[in-house]
Amino acid sequence: MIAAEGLTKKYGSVTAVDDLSFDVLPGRVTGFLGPNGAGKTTTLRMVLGLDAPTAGRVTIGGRPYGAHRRPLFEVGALIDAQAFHGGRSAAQHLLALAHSNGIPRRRVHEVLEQVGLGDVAGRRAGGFSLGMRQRLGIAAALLGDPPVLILDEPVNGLDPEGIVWIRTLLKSLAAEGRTVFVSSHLMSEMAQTADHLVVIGRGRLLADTSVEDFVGRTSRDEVRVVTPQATELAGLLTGQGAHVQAVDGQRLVVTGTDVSTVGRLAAAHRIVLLELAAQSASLEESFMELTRDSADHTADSGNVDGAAR
Ligand SMILES: Nc1ncnc2c1ncn2[C@@H]1O[C@H](COP(=O)(O)OP(=O)(O)OP(=O)(O)O)[C@@H](O)[C@H]1O
Repeated sequence: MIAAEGLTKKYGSVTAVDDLSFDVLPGRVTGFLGPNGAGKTTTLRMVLGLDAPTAGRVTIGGRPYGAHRRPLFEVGALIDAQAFHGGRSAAQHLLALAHSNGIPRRRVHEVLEQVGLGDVAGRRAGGFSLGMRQRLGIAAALLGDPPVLILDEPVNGLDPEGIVWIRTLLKSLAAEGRTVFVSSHLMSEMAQTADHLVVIGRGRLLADTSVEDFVGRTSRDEVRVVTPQATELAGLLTGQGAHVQAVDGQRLVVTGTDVSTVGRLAAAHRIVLLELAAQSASLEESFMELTRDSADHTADSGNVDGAAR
């Protein structure tokens, strides 16, 4: 398990990570989501002891990363897919890593097969495509057979087949009981891969929730209505607790109700409807709305209770 408590990182006047607390539990894939610049990489670097927090703490299996005697057996990480010597072959790169960490040689062959690089093991890694580099980085993360995996945007550079492959891999690693923490800025991708989500915006926690609840909580179903009696219908809907936004003289966008309720209410009051349609926000839209709210919130008041949403 990974546990962050009040984790904060400031770079001069920039607060990249702001009082972040969350737990990442074993046996499931946890997606770490946020728009570009939200502070994901900074957080992961602190989890891995690559950056020191300005305040707060983060532990893996109860200890800070640096306190683990054999970290590669505890935590596998992919942070920067370019972090290898380009002149070495894929196998040489992994052998060097295995050797310096007391990992048996046979693991090199095993992980290369596992990530689909078995056939190119002898090729110079410097000539690899971005997708192949990502696979090599994942192979390195798996080398010590660790119970905890931390991957920063592993989908970057992968083709559609690679994306399906990594999705399956992450799920199978979680099903084996491992802790899998994977960052992304794509809600749609995480919705298909993760069981749980930690969402941040501007370094602050916005949501710590199951994917199911996130979708249910944030998807805002709208009803669009066109009627010549817009004022009358708006009054009736508001009276029933719905939220009504008038777009123009005849058009309304209604939330907090559903299409059949609007239709029945209109019929009961002999209101003519020219159009009546349900429209649900896509997952990506819900995510953008959640993170946009955090930006507005920051601009408005500058306090930190965004996590309450
Ligand atoms: N070394 C640094 N010095 C100064 N500012 C930094 C440094 N590293 C990150 N930042 C700033 O901290 C904020 C968070 O950056 P971070 O890279 O963690 O975000 P991210 O969510 O990983 O975004 P991306 O998906 O674009 O990588 C940004 O405003 C960034 O400019």
